[in-house]
Order: sequence, then structure tokens, then C-alpha cells
Amino acid sequence: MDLDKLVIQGGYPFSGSVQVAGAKNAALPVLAASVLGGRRVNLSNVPDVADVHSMLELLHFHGAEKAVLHNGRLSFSTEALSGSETPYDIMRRMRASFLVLAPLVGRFGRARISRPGGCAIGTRPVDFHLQALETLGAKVWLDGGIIEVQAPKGLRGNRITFPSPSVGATHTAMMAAAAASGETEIVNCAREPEIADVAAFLTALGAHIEGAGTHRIRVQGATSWRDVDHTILPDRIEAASYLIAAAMTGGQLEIIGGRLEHLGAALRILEAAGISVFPSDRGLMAERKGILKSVDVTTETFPGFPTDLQAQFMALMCLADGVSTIQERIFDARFMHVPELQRMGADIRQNGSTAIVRGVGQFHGAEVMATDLRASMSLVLAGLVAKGETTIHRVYHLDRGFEDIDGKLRRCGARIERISI
Ligand SMILES: CC(=O)N[C@H]1[C@@H](OP(=O)(O)OP(=O)(O)OC[C@H]2O[C@@H](n3ccc(=O)[nH]c3=O)[C@H](O)[C@@H]2O)O[C@H](CO)[C@@H](O)[C@@H]1O
Ligand SMILES: C=C(OP(=O)(O)O)C(=O)O
Repeated sequence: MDLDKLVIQGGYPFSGSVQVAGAKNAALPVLAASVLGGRRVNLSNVPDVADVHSMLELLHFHGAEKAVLHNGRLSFSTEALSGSETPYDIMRRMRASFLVLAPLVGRFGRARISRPGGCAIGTRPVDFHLQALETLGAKVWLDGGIIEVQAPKGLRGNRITFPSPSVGATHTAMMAAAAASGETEIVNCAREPEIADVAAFLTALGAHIEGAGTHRIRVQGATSWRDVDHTILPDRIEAASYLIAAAMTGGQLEIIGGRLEHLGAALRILEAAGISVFPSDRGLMAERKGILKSVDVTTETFPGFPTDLQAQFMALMCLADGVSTIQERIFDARFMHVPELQRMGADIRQNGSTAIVRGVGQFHGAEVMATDLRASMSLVLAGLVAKGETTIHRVYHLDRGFEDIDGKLRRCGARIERISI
């Protein structure tokens, strides 16, 4: 599995429809939050991706009922779960495993956890998460790679002010506040649509939350917990990646489940680049209008242009007319796709956190290495339109977050084959 590779023959007509999965980046914090109540959780639209299976493994390790994902549905109880040390083997696989820390502390008053791994896209500290827990009364000890947090008398509501918006730390703060006594105000928080989805889940579980989706969230801690039914929102990054696939291949694509309001600034930027996007009965329709045009982009927190779409957009800009400047402002090392796209003929000059992309009109097939989740998608997109054959090694990065990527592309006409070694 880890050594699977994808072989793509480029240049075949690409059109049809793609069903967007539930958002990985909402499903993971929702699963982590399920620890809090010790109740039954029924989830729909859960994406069948490796990170979700790792999170289920983590919950089961802690004693949650074993959950089997079928047709996007999951049902399990976390009643029998008990607080204990979270093993490094699971923590190293994905950053989001760190999200179980606040719910474990909230429920059991204590947790030991190792620092998280995940995509190699920068330094990715966890200080905001720990500060949020400390503000609610927890004590934190750092012991090399292990973090211990204790709140034996329970967490207490307070005002948490983040130095800058963080998606993960906002989830941590909301989950801790849901378990805390009294009211918590979270200031300068992230506004991504996934935050509002997690807030809706926590509200259904028993907390009272206002303001999710704005810079200021108010949480009234739960006094009792309930069983929950919740549907995960659609994956906006997957949807936008397929919008870019339509633009690059020139095909018309229906993105079932895609939502305009989740695209934020990406909608305006994709339209400026020459993609026509409009709502359809089932989601979004996308097609290229005329030649692709260069557009400058800076990654920002939502509703700005997402860092999780930067690599895919860079692949698109390689085919555009002119020169585009792409600035990565969220992570300090998220240009791992640059040398791989260069192997396929791209003309990209990187200077620190800025990449200058000169359109080359055409990629050529090559052997390339997937380096992280979204970077890998940029290579797939390039492979779809490249002249000749592209082989992408280390496909497990893609499998972490894109559901059935080869199946979805194949059904739209792509010649893509997965080779298991
Ligand atoms: C599982 C999940 O949802 N992952 C997403 C989440 O990651 P993640 O939650 O890790 O990203 P953050 O929003 O926390 O990171 C934003 C910035 O804040 C910094 N920071 C963050 C936490 C902290 O304690 N200290 C600190 O300095 C980070 O280094 C980064 O520069 O949001 C990112 C930004 O949209 C996305 O790319 C990831 O796909
Ligand atoms: C970087 C990502 O995930 P994670 O935060 O889990 O590493 C991502 O989804 O693009």
C-alpha cells in the first residue's frame, strides 16, 4: 500500500461528473470530539480516506467501539473509552491525531500524547493548542517528544485570544471549552467552514456555541451529553481540485456536492484564471473559457485563498499565458511540488516563500515523487494533461486525503492505473 504508484497516460478527453466526499478536515476533528460525550455518534458523509481510518484506529486504541465505515456512514459509542497515552505509531502518521488531546483532557482530566507528525510542509508548532488548554486551567508538561496535560479539577471557561488564526487550535479551544464549566470566549479564531461544522457537532453533543465562522466564538460548556447524528460537510479542497482538473483538461465537469460559498477567494481567482464555475442542481459545473490566464495568488486563512489549494493552482498556472507569482504565507516549507513539477517541464523559480511560475503551455510525462497530500494532487493534475506517461511514486500521501482518487478520475475518462507493489 505504502509503495503503490499511479501511472497516468496524459492527454485523454476528461469530462463527466465527480462526487465530492465529506471533508477530511471536518471529519477528523468531529471524530476526535466524539471522545467528549461518551455517547453514541452516528455520522454520514465521512470520507473513506486513510486519515479517517487512522483516527478510527486511534479511538479504538483508547477503547471506543470498533467502527466500520460503510457508504460514508459510521456509528460507534465512545462510552468505554478510557484516557491513556496515545502511541507514537499513530501520532506520527497525521497531524490531526493531536486533536484528541483536548477531548481526552476534557473528559478524563489528563492525557499524555506525543508530538504529531503529518505532512512535511513546515515547522507546525502546537503552542497555540497548549496555550488554549492552559487558559482554561490545565497544566502542561513537555518532556521531549511527549506532552502531558492535566486538569484534575476540570477545565474552567475563560477568554482565549490567539496571536493569529489557527484551524487546529480553534478546534482544540472549542472542544476544551465544550467540556469546561461556564462560558469561554475564543478571539481571533480561524473561520474555515470546517470550524462551523465542528461547532454544529459539539452543539448537537451538548455544548452551546455561537459565532463559529467569525473571528469570535462563544462556547457555553455542556452540562450533559447527548447521542448525536451529524453529516460532515463536503470537501471544498477536493471540489476545488476537480475544478482545476476541468480547467487544465478543458473538459466540462459537474462537481456533485461542491458549494460556491465554501470556495471563498478561490472562486474569484479561478474565474480570473479562465475557469467558469456556476451552480448546478447537484453542486457545481466547471469548464474552461478561452485560454488560461496567469493570476497572482497569496495563501491566506479563510475566506482567503487556501494553502491546501496552492500546489494544484501552481500546476494550473504552469499552463497559463504569462507569469504568475504565488506566495505561500501559511506554512514555511510548502513548495515540495516545485522540483517535481519541474521534472515535468514546468518553469518555476522559487525564492523563499514566493514562486514565480512562467506558463509553459505543456507538461511532459516523467517519474515523480508524491511528497505531501496536496503536492501529490498537483502532480496528478499535471499528469492528466502531460504528453506521454507520468508515474507518481508514494501514492499513500494522496490516499491520506483524496477518496478513491484514481476511480473518480477514471470515470471521467482519465487513463490512470494504480500499481500495487
Ligand atoms: C487537519 C486539518 O484541518 N489540517 C488543516 C489545518 O492544519 P493546522 O490546523 O495544522 O493549521 P493551522 O491553521 O493551525 O496553521 C496555521 C498557521 O499557524 C501556525 N500555528 C498553528 C498552531 C500552533 O499551535 N502554533 C502555530 O504557530 C502554523 O505553523 C501555521 O503557520 O489548517 C491548515 C491551514 O488551513 C491546512 O493546511 C490543513 O490542511
Ligand atoms: C496539510 C494537510 O493535512 P494535515 O494538517 O493533516 O497535515 C492537508 O489536508 O492538506
